[in-house]
Amino acid sequence: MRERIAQALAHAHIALTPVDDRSGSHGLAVLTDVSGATLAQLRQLSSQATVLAIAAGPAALSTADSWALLAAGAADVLPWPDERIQIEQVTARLARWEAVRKLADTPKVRSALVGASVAWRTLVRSVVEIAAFTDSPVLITGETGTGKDLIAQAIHRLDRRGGRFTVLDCSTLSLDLGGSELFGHERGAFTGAATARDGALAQADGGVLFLDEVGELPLSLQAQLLRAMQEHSYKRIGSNHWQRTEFRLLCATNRDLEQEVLQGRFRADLFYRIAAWRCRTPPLRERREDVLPLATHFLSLLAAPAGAPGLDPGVREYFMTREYPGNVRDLRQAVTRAWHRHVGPGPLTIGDIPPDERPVGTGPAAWPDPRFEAAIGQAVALGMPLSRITQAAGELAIQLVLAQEDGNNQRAAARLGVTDRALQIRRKGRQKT
Ligand SMILES: Nc1ncnc2c1ncn2[C@@H]1O[C@H](COP(=O)(O)OP(=O)(O)OP(=O)(O)O)[C@@H](O)[C@H]1O
Repeated sequence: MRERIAQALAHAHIALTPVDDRSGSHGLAVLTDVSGATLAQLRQLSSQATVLAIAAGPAALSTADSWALLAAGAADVLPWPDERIQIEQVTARLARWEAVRKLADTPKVRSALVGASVAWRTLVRSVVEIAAFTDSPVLITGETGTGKDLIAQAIHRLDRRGGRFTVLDCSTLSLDLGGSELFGHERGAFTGAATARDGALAQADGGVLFLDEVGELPLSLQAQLLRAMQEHSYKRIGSNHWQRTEFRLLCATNRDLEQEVLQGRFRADLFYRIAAWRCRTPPLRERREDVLPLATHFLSLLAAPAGAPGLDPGVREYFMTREYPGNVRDLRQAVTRAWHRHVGPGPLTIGDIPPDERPVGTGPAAWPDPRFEAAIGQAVALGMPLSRITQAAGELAIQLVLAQEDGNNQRAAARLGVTDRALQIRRKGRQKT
């Protein structure tokens, strides 16, 4: 069955990627069962490539199995029960994924949205797809300093209509003048309205309107904004004339808007309107792997046009283990402070960390962190032997570094402090088991 499918795909110049080959940007996995082992393999492959799972076999794939394949990381699942191969189904999906991958790899995306973690890269791919292939509103949620603003700017850069980017920070809107900021006003509409003025809705016409901190939008303005979105027209304050406007709406908030809706502080109808697509920027603590690439990125901005200094091992460990309640903004500020204290050639050293930010005491570094201890505790409680625990921890480290290094064995080996050959042997051994 697998060979027949491979032949049919080869006819359309599509190479079938074995489930255990993690080198390509796309994977086509042909599955004949949905066992635990298959799902584990799929999980590995999809951390590196976009995987289309083709479920071949005489028995129809159950919906539950399809969900399980998606949960294991497959980007899509095509059941292929009766050997009638619809190549177009495969080619259409691959073409879209390739287009998304290319866009996500363009300098305008890569250099602005820095991050190597799987969570961040998955987010960037989905943002690129929503931005470039739809015109729908997007709600960006996430803690403060996680990059919501940057994501909004990236969506604007990828937006098909290419109009201007109009930003309105809803936390600065007063009850009295907020309406004028959004809709504009006529001369003499209220005390102090000496001249007529356009609002954000007029400025955004033909482009993108970004409402930052949308959770702060006063209820009275929420109703008016909803009407403007539904009818694509609005009235300036003090005017009887409707004006048309067409824009793409992006909103960001660090509030839980669904909770706000339940508590009656945000209109449900507006919420569903602005949240046609949703994306969440993960906090930095959920993607520690991004800390050093981000720190290096900020250093290169600070040091430009001269090259950025490196980070010596002590500083790397300091940045990796530090807490970041303000997320990436916090990291950026910490890097900036260390950079300002740094003098002369050579890498940043721990002496560059301001005294009041240094870890208290000289004890061992704060690794392993408590979550690691909890995971090991769970493995021990499940009765796993030491060999299995050690192997799993090593496998995970290899998997993470390979994903960050785009599958490059040499770079991954250097980062893990092993030889190229040793890593290759270990990967081969894993593929056989
Ligand atoms: N992935 C990233 N790559 C490069 N810089 C980033 C990234 N994420 C965040 N930053 C930087 O961190 C800072 C905070 O980002 P941003 O303003 O986009 O966060 P935010 O989620 O909108 O914050 P807030 O909710 O407080 O408005 C900015 O200086 C931004 O350039």
